[in-house]
Amino acid sequence: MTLSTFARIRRDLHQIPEPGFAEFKTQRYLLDYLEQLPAERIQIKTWKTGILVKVAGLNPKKLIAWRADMDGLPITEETSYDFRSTHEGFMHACGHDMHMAIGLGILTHFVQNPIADDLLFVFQPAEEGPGGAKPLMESEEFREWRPDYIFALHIAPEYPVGHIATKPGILFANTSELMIDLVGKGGHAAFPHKANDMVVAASHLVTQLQSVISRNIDPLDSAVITIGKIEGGTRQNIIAERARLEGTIRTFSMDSMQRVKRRIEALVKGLEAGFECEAQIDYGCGYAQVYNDEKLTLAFMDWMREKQPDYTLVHCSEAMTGEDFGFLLGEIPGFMFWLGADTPYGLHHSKIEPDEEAIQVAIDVVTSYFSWLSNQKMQLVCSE
Ligand SMILES: CC(=O)N[C@@H](CCC[C@H](N)C(=O)O)C(=O)O
Repeated sequence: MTLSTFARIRRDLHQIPEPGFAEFKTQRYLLDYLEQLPAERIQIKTWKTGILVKVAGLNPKKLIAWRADMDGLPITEETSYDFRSTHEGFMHACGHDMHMAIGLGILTHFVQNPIADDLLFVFQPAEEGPGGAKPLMESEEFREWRPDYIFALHIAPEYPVGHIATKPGILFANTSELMIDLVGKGGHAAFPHKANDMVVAASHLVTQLQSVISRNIDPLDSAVITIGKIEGGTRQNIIAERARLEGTIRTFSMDSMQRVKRRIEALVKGLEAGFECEAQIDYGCGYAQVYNDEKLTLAFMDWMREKQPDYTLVHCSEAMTGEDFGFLLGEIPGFMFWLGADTPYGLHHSKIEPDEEAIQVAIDVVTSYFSWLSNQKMQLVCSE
């Protein structure tokens, strides 16, 4: 089977995953592609390591945007691919290589087959952190081309190819990173009474943190605290003077987010007293919930059922994933959906191998949807 242009592009991008705001090779790759398209229909602007591309419509009344994220994750790849990451310790394990290839596919379609409205394609850096969407929205580059509507997708390992899942209202959670540094007193492993051991303190804290959700959040609400990384100590026979926990908090309301943070702060204060140490909390970056415009999403879901019988529309539940696309949806009507990519390993797993057939599904659905949307009276399909 021959590889489609956009699957090939995805494979090229897969080999060069880069951290947020350091997507230099990725940006260059995308620009090289864009610069070989007919220049008369497109305008290109760069913003940091991101790119904005406007595709001219034939009789524009509105500006409809599509957003794709660009960054990779600090994961050592363990796929069976022969096009594995060439960047040691980095991997596109969240599908952003797929997202960018799909973005280019949709864009290319509309360069060749313009519709009435102008389209904006946003290749956005740093979704995994520290978050590119918010500073992008504040940038002059974006403000000059501020779209009327904005849309995006995320690959979903658990759905078969050809499935599209979404819902009106909240789709993804509010997030906050969570970093806790502990400083005690180091010493010889044989004399624990002369030291304050931060490996023991950190271990207690990890366990205590897990009680916050179960004991302080209404069981009918949902929240998550995950500690994804612990660092501490220097050697097996030295008591650790320092330890650091790194994690994330997820909630469906800002009230719960505040409550979780207050409880974490109380537990950390208790830890300081109990383990005679100093602790510092840093909440890093936080993202707004992804809230899909209700009317637009319902209209899309009806359109999918009626006009895309070859694909399966799933009305899904909300998830505890986070996305800085939430900031864009906070100000601009639109929605996000899950794109089935059928792989046994989940997002952020070193063995994830999304099915590349999903790329063409997304290009087909989004190009048809944008063509349809461009012909609608927007007040009919968009919430106030
Ligand atoms: C879709 C996805 O996986 N997004 C990330 C967003 C991360 C936000 C931030 N770095 C945090 O960990 O809170 C996710 O982990 O859900």
